[in-house]
Amino acid sequence: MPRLDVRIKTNLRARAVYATGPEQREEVVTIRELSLNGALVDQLRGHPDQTLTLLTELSPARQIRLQGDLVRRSGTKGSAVHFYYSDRNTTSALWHYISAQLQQQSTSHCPYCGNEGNAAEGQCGQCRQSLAFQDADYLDVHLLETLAARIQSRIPKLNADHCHKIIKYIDRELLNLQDRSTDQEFVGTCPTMLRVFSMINKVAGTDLNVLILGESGTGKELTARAIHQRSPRMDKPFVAFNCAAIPEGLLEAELFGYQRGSFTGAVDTKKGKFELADGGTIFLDEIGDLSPHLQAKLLRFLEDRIVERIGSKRGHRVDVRIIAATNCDIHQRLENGGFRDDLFFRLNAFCIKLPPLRERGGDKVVLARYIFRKISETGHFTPQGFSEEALKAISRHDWPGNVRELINKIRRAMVMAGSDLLEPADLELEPPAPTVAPTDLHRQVSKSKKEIVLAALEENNYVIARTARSLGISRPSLYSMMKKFKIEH
Ligand SMILES: Nc1ncnc2c1ncn2[C@@H]1O[C@H](COP(=O)(O)OP(=O)(O)OP(=O)(O)O)[C@@H](O)[C@H]1O
Repeated sequence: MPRLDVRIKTNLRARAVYATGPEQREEVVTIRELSLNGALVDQLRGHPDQTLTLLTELSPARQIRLQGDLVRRSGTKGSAVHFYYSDRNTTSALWHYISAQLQQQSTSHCPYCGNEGNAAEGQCGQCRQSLAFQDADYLDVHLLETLAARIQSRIPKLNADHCHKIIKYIDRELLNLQDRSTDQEFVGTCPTMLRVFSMINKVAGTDLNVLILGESGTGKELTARAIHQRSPRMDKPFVAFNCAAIPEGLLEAELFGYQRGSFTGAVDTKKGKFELADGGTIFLDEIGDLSPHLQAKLLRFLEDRIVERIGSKRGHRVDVRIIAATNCDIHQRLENGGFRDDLFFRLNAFCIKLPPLRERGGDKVVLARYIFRKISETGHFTPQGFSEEALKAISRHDWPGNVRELINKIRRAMVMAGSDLLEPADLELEPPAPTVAPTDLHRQVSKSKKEIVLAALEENNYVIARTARSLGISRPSLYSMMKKFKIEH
């Protein structure tokens, strides 16, 4: 690992663009000394005649902009300036360029003791100073090692406004930190979830409609909230609406609102969900279940953004971002005409696909531990953790109800278990399947989701709420599974 206190004498010249106030200045500078402690401490003097323009070698986006980061040091010879580069690309590009230049300059003499040495060897043969400053990961490692100290040193200079901005930045940029309004964290460490986090971060700042696909309980609503909370609409309402949870006849009134007296029972004028979400985001869950009539109405709304309450002759313009989600096979619905192409294209401006929990590898255990900790915080429970066997069972299980099923199983186990560690039986997880004869294996393999749902329904006397709870899924999800598997209620 390169030492952090390395200093190198140099005569590199660079053109620096910086600003001390609203005005931006450009200056040709001579870098007299490079201090490899993360910041470049440069002795600056103009030598326009010998300009070695670093900047022209870099793309415009990477040009060194030191706005606001420039600190002038008084009392030193000439004008000495600390350069702090907060932008990683700029720093790395600059770093590699300078490293290459220095290597060329110092292949015969050590910059510390002046003796013959070779910088490319990584260490001076005489004074043993580390010269491996060109390590590709130097800056990243150094930044990580010194981040806490850098923040610490700046804390006394922060005021409430700075703190507010920093917290806002952290909330927006780092998904796995605490979610302010719901006190929920979005947990995920597997590559697919990291990709999802990155997509959320990218799309949040835009105003694109988003379509979220994923099985029930995979975190579609959590994703929609995460997008909203990182978007410029974050301080405006987030309205979640499940299109499958409300009888068809009431859906239109719920979404678009109604005028007093427009139908029997409309004793008061009521705003619909779109109006309630004005300025913010509306999350339309189970969008695949919308009737053709409502699909047409939603499409019209997407085109002109005008909401017309039932019974009203006047429309209101509404500014709302739409995030839709479904757990059905929307492409199949498109093929068989169950969902309109034109509406799909409107909603699908940006698509995020959430992987089922069974495909998230080590995240099953990471999530289990997180959920355990969260539930532990809500009261006093006997179990203090999971047994090794329980963790293995969690990893092995397929989790058809995804994260919701995991939450329900852990919550139930924590209430019921009497010992210190949760065992597979407490979680109602089957022990590993014994080595089975081929016929048994065949039976195991063909044990489909449909059979699991049927068994749960029978066990719970076809009481939907109870069956959904036992499967760890929502009622609408159970209904849509029953529809999909053609199971009569
Ligand atoms: N990655 C995650 N980290 C932490 N909690 C999660 C995660 N994914 C889901 N959850 C939690 O699991 C539960 C179900 O998530 P959510 O309601 O977002 O799923 P969904 O896909 O919208 O389900 P449905 O389709 O059944 O409505 C919620 O309590 C949510 O907070």
